[in-house]
Amino acid sequence: MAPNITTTKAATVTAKAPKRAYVTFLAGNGDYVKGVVGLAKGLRKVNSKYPLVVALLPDVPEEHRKILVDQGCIIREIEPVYPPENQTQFAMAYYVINYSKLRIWEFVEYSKMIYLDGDIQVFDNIDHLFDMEDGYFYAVMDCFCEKTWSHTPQYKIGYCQQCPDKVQWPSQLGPKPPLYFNAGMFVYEPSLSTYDDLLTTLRVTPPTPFAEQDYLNMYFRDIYRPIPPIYNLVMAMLWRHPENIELDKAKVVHYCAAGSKPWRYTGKEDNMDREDIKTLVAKWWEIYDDESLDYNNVVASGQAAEADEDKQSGLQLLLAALSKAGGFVHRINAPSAA
Ligand SMILES: O=c1ccn([C@@H]2O[C@H](COP(=O)(O)OP(=O)(O)O)[C@@H](O)[C@H]2O)c(=O)[nH]1
Ligand SMILES: OC[C@H]1O[C@H](O[C@@H]2[C@@H](O)[C@H](O)[C@@H](O)[C@H](O)[C@@H]2O)[C@H](O)[C@@H](O)[C@H]1O
Ligand SMILES: [Mn+2]
Repeated sequence: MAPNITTTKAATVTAKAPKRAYVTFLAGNGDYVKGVVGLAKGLRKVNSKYPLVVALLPDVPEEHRKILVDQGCIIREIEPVYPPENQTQFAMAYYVINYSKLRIWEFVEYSKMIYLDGDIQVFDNIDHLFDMEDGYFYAVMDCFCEKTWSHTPQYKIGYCQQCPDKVQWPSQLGPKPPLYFNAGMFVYEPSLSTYDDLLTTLRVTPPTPFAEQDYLNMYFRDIYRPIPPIYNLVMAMLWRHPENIELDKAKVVHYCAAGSKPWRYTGKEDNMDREDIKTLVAKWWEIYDDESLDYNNVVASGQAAEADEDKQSGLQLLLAALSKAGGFVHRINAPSAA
């Protein structure tokens, strides 16, 4: 008896590629929306393959949300996150809203995301960072030399992780501080368990001057992996540690120094009259003002190119059909016999 062979159609399971995206954070009805528009256009200019998600607080007005959607952003409203009751003097009073960044760990429809502050611009493609080994938290080391750090022991003794041999860390102050990253840019993996633990742990963690940046450094200390400063040029590095950076190689620039936000730039604050700062601010505006980078124009030009392609291929098809029909096209093409 023939074996009873049942053939089943091979189930063509197309494993969905893990989704990746850039993500930024927007709060308030002020001018940071310009930063996010600039970032969206910058990522488009470097032909990033991944979308930009904007995690925004309820206080972001409808008009700003429309601007971002019109620029191709995916907007996700999040609820604010507040630290426990405290008397902390944050380095900047508004830093308290930055704890809301923690909501991005809840975006588990994405397997990996790159967080970028709204005051960051991407001048070269950094999509390759998504391919770094999973299970770690990647970010660029910060600098402790600005007066925003004047509350810290390292500032008081002139110690900075960017030049650890310049001033030795004194043993009487206990162990050297662990490597500390700037939280304006990082590569991370959304996870509900991490998200729940972040918020639970926050409730019992006394806030500190650099708010969520301090908190994230404490929380991810064991899996933090430093990446080169070309991926987050913290502006103060230009005058504090020029030996550690190569400005022309910077792929990501972080306009975090006081007075350096391009959309508010006056050039009056300390260091803001430097030629390199003026150049970086101009480079930001060049992208922001470039209408060819507006999402609607890019889509329109893409559609036009597609239509043109369709027209070309349609013409080819027609000519092929005609030539098959008996060289008719040759008669059209052949010069009339004298
Ligand atoms: O009024 C504000 C302040 C901050 N932010 C967001 O929070 C991030 C962190 O704040 P900021 O970049 O000013 O901190 P810095 O890097 O300058 O210390 C910004 O980049 C924005 O994405 C915002 O949307 N509105
Ligand atoms: O809420 C705390 C913020 O702390 C960080 O900014 C600081 C830090 O870089 C200092 O080192 C600089 O001296 C300072 O200028 C700058 O503002 C992050 O960029 C920002 O995203 C956010 O986490
Ligand atoms: Mn910033």
